[in-house]
Amino acid sequence: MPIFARSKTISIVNLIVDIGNTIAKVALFDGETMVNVIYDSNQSLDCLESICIEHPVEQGIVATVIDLNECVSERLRKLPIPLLWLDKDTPLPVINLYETPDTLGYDRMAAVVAAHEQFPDRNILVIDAGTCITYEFIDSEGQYHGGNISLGLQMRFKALHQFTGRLPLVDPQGRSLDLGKDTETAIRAGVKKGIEYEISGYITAMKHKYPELLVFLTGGDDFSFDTNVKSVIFADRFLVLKGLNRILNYNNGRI
Ligand SMILES: Nc1ncnc2c1ncn2[C@@H]1O[C@H](COP(=O)(O)OP(=O)(O)O)[C@@H](O)[C@H]1O
Ligand SMILES: CC(C)(COP(=O)(O)O)[C@@H](O)C(=O)NCCC(=O)O
Ligand SMILES: [K+]
Repeated sequence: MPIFARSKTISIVNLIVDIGNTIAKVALFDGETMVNVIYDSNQSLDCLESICIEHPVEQGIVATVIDLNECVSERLRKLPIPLLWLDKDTPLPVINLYETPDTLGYDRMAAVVAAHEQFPDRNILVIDAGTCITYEFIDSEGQYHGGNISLGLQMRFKALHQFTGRLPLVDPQGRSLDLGKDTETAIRAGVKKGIEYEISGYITAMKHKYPELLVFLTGGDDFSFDTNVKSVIFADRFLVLKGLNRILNYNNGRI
């Protein structure tokens, strides 16, 4: 049973549902302010009913990057509030230049919407480190150009184990070196340093092209960086949720 953080009496308006490949995030927003977030299974989403009983939710938005099973679909359908299903036809507060809007993962769009709302006149790189690591670029005119999709942290450990004969499945936590000294540290360094250098490489290359570039880092996985990269990063774990909330408010009255 999910635990709700007790807070001051609030006039909850928005339910935000972000269904990723690993986990679902369900948040409550009072206007622009996130007042609660719950991590739930993307196969059951059993927190939904209690949320709408415990809080005066008036409307919601759903973004999913997976096909929903019948249980989750039914739970969403049964909610006593109007739901905006984010897809290629949803009006957005930015310009979508992605050439295949029908295959775009709208978690990626939500992340850049939130970053652009905070810094509307800047060129921004958004890095979302979750199941996959995605790199999104939105320019100072509010045009989302797209970006790149790479393997996430867990995916890299699983791939090294699954697609080789003898490599073990290594845990991200544990002895971490720059250069491995045994099988476990070799794999852990290969994955974690590989991600760090990949991210640093993107930032260096993009900043060369856009000297005033801003960088956001979001997603469920945390990374340690060397200082010269860390200094230019805004870390915001809830960027996608904030972007979904912005898109929902942008569509007020149209749901
Ligand atoms: N409660 C959690 N359950 C599952 N994974 C988690 C959790 N908290 C952090 N993580 C880490 O976050 C990653 C998922 O990040 P997130 O961006 O939330 O997922 P998604 O890709 O499903 O949107 C996982 O790879 C895992 O390493
Ligand atoms: C790239 C993603 C898998 C990232 O999903 P996540 O890591 O958040 O689970 C998702 O955005 C997706 O399924 N995208 C579809 C392909 C595209 O965006 O072009
Ligand atoms: K995500």
